Order: sequence, then C-alpha cells, then structure tokens
Amino acid sequence: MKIAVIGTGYVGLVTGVCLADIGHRVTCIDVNITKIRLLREGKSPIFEPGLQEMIQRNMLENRLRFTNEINAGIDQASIIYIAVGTPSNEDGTADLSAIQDAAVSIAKHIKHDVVIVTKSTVPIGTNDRIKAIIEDHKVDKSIRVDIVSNPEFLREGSAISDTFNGDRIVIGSDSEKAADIIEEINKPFQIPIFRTSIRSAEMIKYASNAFLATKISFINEISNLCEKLDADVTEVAQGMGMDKRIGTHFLNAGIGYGGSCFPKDTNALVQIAGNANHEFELLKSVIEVNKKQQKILIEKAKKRFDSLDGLTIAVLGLAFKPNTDDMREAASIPVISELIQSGARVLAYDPIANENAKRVLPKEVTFCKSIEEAITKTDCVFILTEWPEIVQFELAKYPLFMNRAVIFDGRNCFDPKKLLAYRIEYHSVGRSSTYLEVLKPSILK
Ligand SMILES: NC(=O)C1=CN([C@@H]2O[C@H](COP(=O)(O)OP(=O)(O)OC[C@H]3O[C@@H](n4cnc5c(N)ncnc54)[C@H](O)[C@@H]3O)[C@@H](O)[C@H]2O)C=CC1
Ligand SMILES: O=C(O)[C@H]1O[C@H](OP(=O)(O)OP(=O)(O)OC[C@H]2O[C@@H](n3ccc(=O)[nH]c3=O)[C@H](O)[C@@H]2O)[C@H](O)[C@@H](O)[C@@H]1O
Repeated sequence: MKIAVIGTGYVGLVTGVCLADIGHRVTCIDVNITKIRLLREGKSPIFEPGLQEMIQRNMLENRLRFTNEINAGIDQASIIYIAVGTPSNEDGTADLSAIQDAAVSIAKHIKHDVVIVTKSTVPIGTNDRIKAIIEDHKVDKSIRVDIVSNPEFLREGSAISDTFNGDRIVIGSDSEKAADIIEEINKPFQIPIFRTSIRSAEMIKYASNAFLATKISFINEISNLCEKLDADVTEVAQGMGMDKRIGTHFLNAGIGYGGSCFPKDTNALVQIAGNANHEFELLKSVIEVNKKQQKILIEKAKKRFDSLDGLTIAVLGLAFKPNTDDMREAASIPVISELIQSGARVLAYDPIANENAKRVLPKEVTFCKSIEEAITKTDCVFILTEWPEIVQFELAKYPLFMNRAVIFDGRNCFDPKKLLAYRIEYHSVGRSSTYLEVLKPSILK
C-alpha cells in the first residue's frame, strides 16, 4: 500500500516508520524543514529507542522517504494519515489549527480517491469537520474521501515496542470499505482490532488517557494518606494490583503525571464535557490533585530545611519520564522554577534531555554532564525522573560527593531501609522518611 503520513512528530514518525517496516511504501511529510533535513540524512529528530536504526533500514530498502512538499508526498498515496499536533489552547481546549491546515492542504492536492486516517488526538466530532473541510476545498468534486479515526495509544520511550505489541487497534469509520482497508494495512502487527463508530473511537482515546491519569492521581492521594498514617504506598499499590480488576499498571505514586498528553487531554476532555453541558467533576479533581502533587517534594524540603534560600540543590532527571528527551509538561519545570524562586542554586542533570531542558528551564540553572558533577557539594538532591542511570547510581557516592546526603525522591527509586546503611537521609513519596539517628532533629518528627 502507498501511504502518506502528515506530521513527523513522536506519533507520525513512529507510525510512518513502523508501517514501512511491515512492508508498506511510506512518505512522511512535515512543514518543519530542519526535521525533514535530519530525517533525509537518516537521523531521528527525537530520542526514541530503536527509531533511528529503523529509519535507516527502511530508507535503505526504499520503503521510506521524507518531504516538506505535501503535493509530492500525497501524489500517489491512497491512504493519508494525519498525525499533526493538537496542543492546548490557553483555556484548555484543543488547538486544532494544524488539523485544519492539514485538511485544507490534502483537499487542494488530492487527485484520486483516498482514505484519510486521523491518528492525532482530536475532540469528538473533529473527524466530521475534517471530512467537511476536505469536501468543501477539494478541487475535483468527483473524488471520494472516506474518513477513519484511528487513535494512537503508544507511549514515548517505548513507542516502537508499543506499536508492535499494542493491546488494541481502534478503527472508527462509517465506511465499511475504508475500515476494511485500514484493518488490512494493520494486519501484520497481529494486534486485536476493535471497530467502532468515528465518535466512539475519538472518545475511546480521551477516556483512556483520562482513566490512566485518574489512576495516577488516585494512588497519589492514597500515598499522601499513607504518609499521614504510617503505611507504605508501594506495598499498598502492590496489594491492590494483585486484584485483576484493579491491575498493577499505573499505580506508581510520585510527583504526578506530566508529558505532552495526559495534562493536555484531561484539560481538553473537561472542556469537551463543558461544551456538552456536562460538569466532569471527577476529572477536574484529578487535574487539581496532580497540580498539588507536583509540589510535594518542595514542601518536604521546606519542612526539612525551614528555608531553601542559599541551598545548593541537585536535580536528577528532567524529562517527564525516562527514555525520552521530551520536556513537555515535565514536573521538573514547576519544581525547578520554585526552587530558584525560593533562593536555591540548582545544578541539573538528565542523561538525554539536557539540551531540550535548556530551552524551557530558568536561565539560572547550571546544567551538568554527569550525576557526580551535579551532586558535588550540594545540600540535597531531588530525583524527578527514574532513569536507569539514576536508579543504578552507586549509593555510596552520595555521602562522598555531597555536603550532606539528603535525597528527596519523587519516583520512589530506592528501598528506604537500604539508604540508612549508606548514611543517606531519604524522603520519598507515600512512605516514611528515614533519618540518620544522630542527625534527627526533634522538629522533624
Ligand atoms: N506524543 C505521544 O506520545 C502521543 C501523541 N498522540 C497525539 O498525536 C498527535 C501528535 O502528537 P506528537 O507526535 O507528540 O506531536 P509533535 O508536536 O511531536 O509533532 C507534530 C508534527 O506535526 C507537524 N505539523 C504541524 N502542522 C503540519 C502541517 N500542516 N503539515 C505537516 N506537518 C505539520 C509539526 O511540524 C510536528 O513535526 C497529537 O494529537 C497527540 O495528542 C497520541 C498518542 C501518543
Ligand atoms: O496520548 C498519549 O500521548 C499517550 O499518553 C501516555 O503515554 P506517555 O505520556 O508517553 O507516558 P506514560 O508512560 O503514560 O507516562 C505519563 C506520565 O505519567 C507518569 N506516571 C505514569 C505511571 C504511573 O504509575 N505513575 C506516574 O506518575 C509518568 O511519570 C509520566 O509523567 C499513555 O500511556 C499512552 O497510552 C498515550 O498514547
């Protein structure tokens, strides 16, 4: 099948490359000239495990090419995927301007019947609008355009593996024939296919992200209660997860969810509900809980030190999760801004996201090339992302390098009991803090 993919971000690029890998001929199109230049050189503009190798292999085998020219890109394609961004507007609604632009460009350039497949996360009813835009703008009115909503469920950091091992592929369409074609295209992935109406498919995407975000905020609330009542949230989550109806996934307490999707999609769903005269109270609370949760390490540090003014603090992990260089809505942004406002000096380190972080973090931050460099002569460490390099870092080095070995861990990377043996004072989430007996001031109780 000849396929065009519009938008080569995390979703479009991974989709295009994986479709090429299962044998289709794919042209990836983007308005961003730098991205396309890099891709033509076989370089991935984003950090995603395994992606660059797969790009190079499929280019060599002539199944994958890249262009800035929409007309050249969709010229021969009978299937056109839309995977452009749908970021948040100021009021939380989804900004659909890139979708609108893509639809108009498609309409102006198509020369034969096509199936349009929407991968982007879009509010319920948007695919109907895409269809209307294309019908309005198409030059040759005899061309047939069918629409399929095919929401994406991949996670950053494991995008390729998720594409090949997803739990389901949702295909929403009111055209049986178009749905059959998209089912056929996806067959080699050998993933269960679930066919729905267009609007149900659009809703499945928002409902899934909102539900996962709800699980995280729920366990974070339980973790706050655990701290007050001397229970251990990791044990509680494990015990809850053994019930198959609850499941073990997405019950890791921490400093809240970030990233390009949960914050944006939960806000958008609240707005979608509002527009349908429905007050989505549960989801509003999920969002509020998450905002509060991002502040918990700062609160713990302020309680521990009285004031952060004049302290030197290392922040380990800046990306919103491990295995990505994505800084969108990363917890490190509000946390570091608040540390700086409180008068602390911040030394930051991320194994991959330092460069992207420099663009969004306050200019006062000093970026370091290693964990050792970041923690040297610091008064405490904040761990914000559970990168393997950070989790596996030799614990004995903290007391050696730091002024005083105090760790605030927003990702529960370590067993608190183990830290005492290394003479580290340890504050994590939803578990009791561990202090060195000799240093334990009575006010800390
Ligand atoms: N990032 C993720 O892990 C996931 C994202 N999604 C959804 O997929 C969509 C895309 O997300 P990302 O890939 O993260 O976005 P992104 O921001 O990484 O990439 C979007 C790309 O589209 C390009 N673009 C914008 N307008 C264009 C146009 N008119 N013609 C051609 N290219 C254009 C941009 O230059 C950019 O390269 C969003 O709706 C998002 O909610 C869904 C599942 C996972
Ligand atoms: O729509 C999207 O963009 C994607 O959003 C998420 O994927 P992603 O944002 O890449 O990453 P997740 O692994 O879901 O993590 C999101 C955030 O939740 C946090 N999280 C996750 C799990 C958990 O138990 N606790 C927790 O705090 C992570 O640290 C991270 O900040 C969903 O998992 C994907 O299915 C979806 O396709």
